Amino acid sequence: MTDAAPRLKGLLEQVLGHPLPVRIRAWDGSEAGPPGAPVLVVRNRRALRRLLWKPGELGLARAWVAGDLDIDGDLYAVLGLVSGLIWERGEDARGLGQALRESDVRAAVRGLFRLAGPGLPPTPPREEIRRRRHLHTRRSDRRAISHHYDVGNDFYEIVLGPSMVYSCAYWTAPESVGGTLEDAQRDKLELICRKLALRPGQRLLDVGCGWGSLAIHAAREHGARVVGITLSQEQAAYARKRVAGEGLTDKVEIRVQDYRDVRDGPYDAISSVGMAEHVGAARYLEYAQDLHRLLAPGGRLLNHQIARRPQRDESTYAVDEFIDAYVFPDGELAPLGTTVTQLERAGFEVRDVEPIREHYALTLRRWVANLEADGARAARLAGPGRARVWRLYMAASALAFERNRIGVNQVLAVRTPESGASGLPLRTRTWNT
Ligand SMILES: C[S@@+](CC[C@H](N)C(=O)[O-])C[C@H]1O[C@@H](n2cnc3c(N)ncnc32)[C@H](O)[C@@H]1O
Repeated sequence: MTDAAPRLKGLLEQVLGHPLPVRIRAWDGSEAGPPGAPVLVVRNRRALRRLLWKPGELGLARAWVAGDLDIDGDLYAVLGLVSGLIWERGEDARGLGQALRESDVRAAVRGLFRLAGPGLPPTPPREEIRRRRHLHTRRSDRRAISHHYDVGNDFYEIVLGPSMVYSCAYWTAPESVGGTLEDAQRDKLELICRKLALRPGQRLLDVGCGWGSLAIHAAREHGARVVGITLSQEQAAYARKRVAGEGLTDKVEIRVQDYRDVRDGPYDAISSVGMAEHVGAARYLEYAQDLHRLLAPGGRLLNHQIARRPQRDESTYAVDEFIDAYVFPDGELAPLGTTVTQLERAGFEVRDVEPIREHYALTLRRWVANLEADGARAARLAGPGRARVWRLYMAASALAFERNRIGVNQVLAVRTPESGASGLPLRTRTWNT
C-alpha cells in the first residue's frame, strides 16, 4: 500500500470536519496535504492506535513520546497550526462537529481503525499509571517534584544554560532580546532583589530555590543571608556545590525542606519564583498564610508565578492532561486574580503586579534552542522520550505565552504592620525612564 497519507488525511478531515493545515507523511512514504506546509510524520500504524485508544492531546503526546509521530520542519509552525485548530477554532469546531453527520464521523473512525491495523493498545507509560488526585500532601509533592527535577542536573545544564535558572528571564530592553539568556536571567535576579529592597545582613528565604541562582545572587550582590529550600535532592546538592565555589557558605544555606516545615522565621524578605505553580488551589491559602507568618512586619514577598486565564465557568476547569501526565505531575495554574485574592486573604498588602508574559515566550524559545543544539546528548542523559517531551512542552508553552493563553506575573506583597507603614516608596514604577 502506498496511499496511507491521502487516506489518513481524508479520514482525519472527515472526523475533524476541517481541512488539515499540515502535510502528512505516512509510514509507506506517501504524502498528502498542502504543498510547502510543515510535515507531520506518522512513522507507523501504532501512532494511529495510540490516537484512537486515547483521542486528543494525551494520545498525541503518547505517540510523540514514543517517536511514532514526528515533525519535519519548524516545530513552532506545526504546533501553531495544530493549536490554532484547538484554541482559536474551539468554539467553531464544536459548531462544526454538530453540523457533521454522526454517521459520517462513525464511518471515518471505522476507516481509521482499519488503517491502524490490529494490535493491542500500547501500555501507558509509567508516569500515567502513577497519576493520582491532586492532594498535595508533603509526600505526593516530594514525589512529583522528584519526577520533574531529579532528571539529572546535566540535562538541565543543557536546557537552561550556565545561569541554571528555571523561570522566566527578564529582557530589560528591546536590544537585550538579542543578548544572552544569561544576561536576561541575571537581570531578572537583580530585579527581584531590588523589588525586595534587600540590604546587607538581611535574611532572605528563597522558597523553591532550584539550583541556587537567586540565593547566590542575593548573597553575593546584596550581602543578604539566604536560606534556600527545595524538595529536590539533586538541586540541593548542585546548589551547595555552587555556593561553596562562590565562597558563600557563611551566607547561604540550602535545605531540602518543604515550605510547610520552615520554622525559623521571621525573615526580612521572601522570594518564591516559579514555585507556587506546584502548590495547588486547595493549598494556596495555607501557602500564603505560611509565608505571611514567616515574614517580619514590613517584610516583602516577591511571588513570581505562571497564571492561566479564568474560565467562563470555573467549574469546568481541568488540568492539561499532557502536562500532568508527562511533565509536571500535580502542577496547577490559577488565574492572577485568584492569586492576588488569596495573598490578600492571608493578610498581605499586594502593592505591585508586573505581568511579564512575553518575557517567558522569549525565554522558552532559548531553552528549546539549547535543547535542539545538544539534542543527542540530552536524549542520552534523560532518555529519548523525555527529551522529546521537554522539547514539545517548552515549544508549546512558548506559543501559549505568545498567544496570551497563559501569563506570568511578579506580585510584590508586603506584610504591612498595623501602623500601615508599607515601607514602599511613593512611586514603585517609572514608565519610559
Ligand atoms: C521551577 S523551579 C524554580 C526554581 C528557581 N526558583 C528558579 O527560578 O530557577 C521550582 C522549585 O520549587 C521547588 N518546590 C516545589 N514544591 C515545593 C515545596 N512544597 N517546598 C519547597 N520547595 C518546593 C522545587 O523543588 C523547585 O526547586
